[in-house]
Amino acid sequence: MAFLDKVIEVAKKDLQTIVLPESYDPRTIEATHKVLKQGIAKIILVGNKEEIMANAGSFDISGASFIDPETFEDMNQMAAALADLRKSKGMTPEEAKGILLKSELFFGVMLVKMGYANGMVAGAANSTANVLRPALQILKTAPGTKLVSAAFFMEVPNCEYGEDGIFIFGDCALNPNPNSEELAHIAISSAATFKSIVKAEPKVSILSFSTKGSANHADVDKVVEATKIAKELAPELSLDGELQFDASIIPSVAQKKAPDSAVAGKANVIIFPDLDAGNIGYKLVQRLAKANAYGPLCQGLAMPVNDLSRGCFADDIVGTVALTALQAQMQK
Ligand SMILES: CC(C)(COP(=O)(O)OP(=O)(O)OC[C@H]1O[C@@H](n2cnc3c(N)ncnc32)[C@H](O)[C@@H]1OP(=O)(O)O)[C@@H](O)C(=O)NCCC(=O)NCCS
Ligand SMILES: CC(=O)OP(=O)(O)O
Repeated sequence: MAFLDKVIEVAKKDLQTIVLPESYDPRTIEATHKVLKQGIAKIILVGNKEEIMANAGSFDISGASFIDPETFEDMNQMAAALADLRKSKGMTPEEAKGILLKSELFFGVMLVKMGYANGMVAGAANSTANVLRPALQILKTAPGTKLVSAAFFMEVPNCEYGEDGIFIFGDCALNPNPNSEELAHIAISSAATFKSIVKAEPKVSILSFSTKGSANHADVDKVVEATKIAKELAPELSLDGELQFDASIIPSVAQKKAPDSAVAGKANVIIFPDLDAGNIGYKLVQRLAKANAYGPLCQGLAMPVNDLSRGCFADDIVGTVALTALQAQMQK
């Protein structure tokens, strides 16, 4: 069974409510139609019901719920709650109400925070920074987590590497220039995300342009140190670095470059040394290898909010909604 079919099967067993704030985006409407038709999740669309329905064309979204910030009966309560959450930054209830009326993203995250929805997916129309900022500010990190990071599930067609072509790539969306400690946390969170969704053993490779001392540079030192920290923090994990990408996934190259590594040649969790590498790397695989890229999924947030690429297709939104529903099920 394909990766997403398995995710959808689990999502259907305990329906979660996912808010999609970008109801003016045609791919979001198409995705809503598909999610409802397949029974993957309940959907809340943010905005005026008549306007949204009028723009839906042939897509049947009548099974969705609609919440319009302009007429939302609990707006004052929501504004007070947001102001309270941001009182250390000096936000007043009036300012909070203004933000909630202006930003569908802040409104959507508050619907999650207040329990109207179990998770949110956005980013088809808004930049990652704009989607993640309200989530970081309002929901904050999950207990026991220091750093939120963002990873993609990559489903590569006709690929014998990774977990039969399934990989997790992190961080591809959030932390621009992680230090060694942050990189170690990204690796550990990505392994946990992989295990919780794929139900297979994560084999984590922290990438570099060097394999086991083949090059000397401060950037390599950062990855070596990150590997050391991650091994100390999570000794039970199958994790190694610094490894080049070919040595990470291809057994014959691993045999030549890192014969003593238990991970080289078998990695299914791929950790990039910085966001340049991660964001460029996932888009290369998505566009040139025609891989499905689901996410970026946030790891370490207190409640599930996930981003999309503005270049996404409706089916990517469907996949990310299903994955968000699984995260919500697991957080119950
Ligand atoms: C996500 C991002 C906007 C956060 O930026 P920022 O400048 O730290 O934003 P803010 O200062 O408003 O931070 C918001 C809050 O989140 C917290 N935060 C920021 N990054 C965090 C992280 N990785 N983990 C946990 N908390 C984080 C901050 O501490 C802050 O908390 P506070 O407001 O309660 O004090 C920024 O890291 C970013 O732009 N990343 C790149 C996104 C991108 O363009 N990706 C490429 C395309 S996918
Ligand atoms: C994740 C990502 O790269 O998002 P966007 O393409 O919208 O910048």
